[in-house]
Formats: sequence, C-alpha cells, structure tokens
Amino acid sequence: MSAEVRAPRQSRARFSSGPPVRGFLVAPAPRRRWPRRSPAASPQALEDHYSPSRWSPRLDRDTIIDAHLAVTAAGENVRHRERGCARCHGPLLHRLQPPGTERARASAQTLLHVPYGSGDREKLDIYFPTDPSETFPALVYIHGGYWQCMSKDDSGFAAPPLVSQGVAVVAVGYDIAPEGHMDTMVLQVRRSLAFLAEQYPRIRGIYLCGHSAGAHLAAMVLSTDWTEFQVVPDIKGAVLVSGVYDLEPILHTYVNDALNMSREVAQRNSPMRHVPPAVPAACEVLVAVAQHDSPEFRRQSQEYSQVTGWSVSLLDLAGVDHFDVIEKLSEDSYLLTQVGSRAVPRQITCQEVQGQGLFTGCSSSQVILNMISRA
Ligand SMILES: N[C@@H](CC(=O)c1ccccc1NC=O)C(=O)O
Repeated sequence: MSAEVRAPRQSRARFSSGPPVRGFLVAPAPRRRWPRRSPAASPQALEDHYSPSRWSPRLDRDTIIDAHLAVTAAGENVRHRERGCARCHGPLLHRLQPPGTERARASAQTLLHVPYGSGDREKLDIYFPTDPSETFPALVYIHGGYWQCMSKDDSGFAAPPLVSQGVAVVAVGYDIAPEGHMDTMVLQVRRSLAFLAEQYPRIRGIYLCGHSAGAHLAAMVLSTDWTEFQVVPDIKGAVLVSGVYDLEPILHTYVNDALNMSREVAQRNSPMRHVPPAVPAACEVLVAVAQHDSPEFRRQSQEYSQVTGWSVSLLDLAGVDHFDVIEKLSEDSYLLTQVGSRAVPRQITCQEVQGQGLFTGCSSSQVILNMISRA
C-alpha cells in the first residue's frame, strides 16, 4: 500500500484546517449566511479537491476505488466491474476481501429488489433484523459514487453489525447519471422514504445514512416538504458521511460531465440552500467527515453543520479517508461507538473528547446503534 499523499502540496497547505485530532465534535455554531464561495480558486484546484481518491495516504488513486468496491459490493457486481467503468474507476485489479454486500446477503434475512416505483433502479434491498421484535428501527442507506456510479448492490456491507442488533437496513437504489437527472435522484430517494413509511408499519423510527453523494441525497431528504407526499416518514436521525452540500463548485469540474447540471439545478438541489427551519426535535443529525477528505470536502461538512438552524453535530474522524470512513460500517469495532454510549455530546470540546478517550476503538455503526437505542 502506498503511503504517498497525492494531493498537491500547495492547495493542501492552503485549505488544511489545522492539525488533526483523534476525533472531535463541535457544537452547533450560530447560523451563517449562504452562499459562500468555494476557496478552491483555480480550475485545477477544484478538480483536485473534488477528486476524493487523490487525498488518501492509504492507497493510490488507481487502486482506492477498486478497493472500495471490493469491500462494499456484491460479488456479481464486482465481476461485472472487472470490465471497468470509465466514469468512476478503472478495471478491478484486486479483490482485497469478500465483497461486503455478498456477505451480508448470505447471512441476513432479506427482501431484495423491492420496487418503490416503476423505474428499473427504483428498488430497495431490505436486510431484516436477526431477531426482529414486533416493531424495529431501520437504517436507510444511500450509496455514494458521485451520482454516476455504484448502486444499492454496493450498500449491504453496512448491514451485518446492525441487523444483529435488531435494526433493519434498507439500501436505496436510484437512477444514476447520465440516465438519472439530479432532480430525479432527489425525488426518488424522497419517494423511497415515503414508500417505506406507507408499506412497512413494523418499521418504527427511520435513520438515514448516506456517503458522499449519498450524504447529499440524505440531506435533501431532511429538507423535504412532506406535504407533497401522502405520508411523513418518522425520521429520527441522520448520519451524513463525507458529503457534498453545495453543488455549485461541482459545476466547474469533471463531475458535472455526466450530471450536466445547470446552475439552477445545482442551486435547487443544494441542501446548504434549503435548510428547513426546523427538523423534529427528536431528530439527531451527525455530519461526519474524514481527516483525509480534501479540504474542500471538509469545508463543506463544516459549513453545512453550521448553517443549519437545527441541532447538528460535526464529527471529524481521525485516521480515515473518503472511502474507509464508510467502509468501516461493516466492522463491529471502529470509531464512533463510545460517543453513543453516553449520548452524542453536542457541547463538548476537543480536549474533553480526547481526555475521556471517547474515540478509541469505536465504530460508526456503533454510533448509529447508540443513536437508535437512545430514541
Ligand atoms: N472520481 C471520484 C470517485 C468518487 O468520488 C467516489 C467513488 C466511489 C464512491 C464514492 C465517491 N464519491 C462520492 O460519491 C474520485 O476521484 O474519488
């Protein structure tokens, strides 16, 4: 594995937000005016900042996305990808461990490819709790892939630690670009939530989790005006991991080649511009970002967590990059756990967190579990 940091020195120094801590939570800051400008000034800097694979000290950019798929995918999909996907990764060269979705499907009771609409990708995979009670909470997972690659078949990796604790995991499919338009994707994930609320009364309490582009879509779900739908899903929490909340900078990067968004489309689909005045008091929102996310990604998370009028915690996860920050959801023990065992603290300083050792050896799936068990 390469330990080389691929990002250009100059832009890294310029946008770095200080020395990494083992992990910290910051309290919600006063509401800020939006929009603010992206600090990545030159076109090349923008391209770099919106290329998450360039910022990992763990693997080089040609390997890291293959490795990500090898951790997350269903076996069939991985084999399909051995032919390569020009939009987000090259040919799959390495299978580092058994693909996570395949493993999850083999071990959990599932309902796969449940249609929530008529489109080919408007489908859900449901991983049921091992010992389901009469009613159970569900974590709805929205995959990343820059709105143009990956699928719900890369989302089951997150299920095993949760289903064993009585939580259902629901992986959402949506139309990726270029077939899918940004407006469509947002509508689809909203509809998938409405469908779950209508069709699965045994689900009591929905928790959203999205990675990268999926965190963007999850944030758009939080800003939904449900009066347009027949039902209001009971969303009790959201964990937004390494997301993009302002789409405008993306207009000027390769990411928009497939998305083909206009400025209006980018604006109306930017959660940063559509923060609801209030989410239900009981809804906990955690914005998580990786130490080795690009400074632009880190800025986006920080600013989204500050612009909201509701209660949001920002969690800066040490020692992880844009990809393993979410891959580790498949592990029973990783980062965010112990935080949850005392409730996610909203008003806590870096020193307090470090002093209490809250972040040694816990996992984001455990944070989710703790969020769920407190509800
Ligand atoms: N071309 C991008 C790919 C990427 O961002 C990505 C790939 C897989 C899963 C999530 C990703 N990012 C956000 O959705 C990169 O350079 O990393």
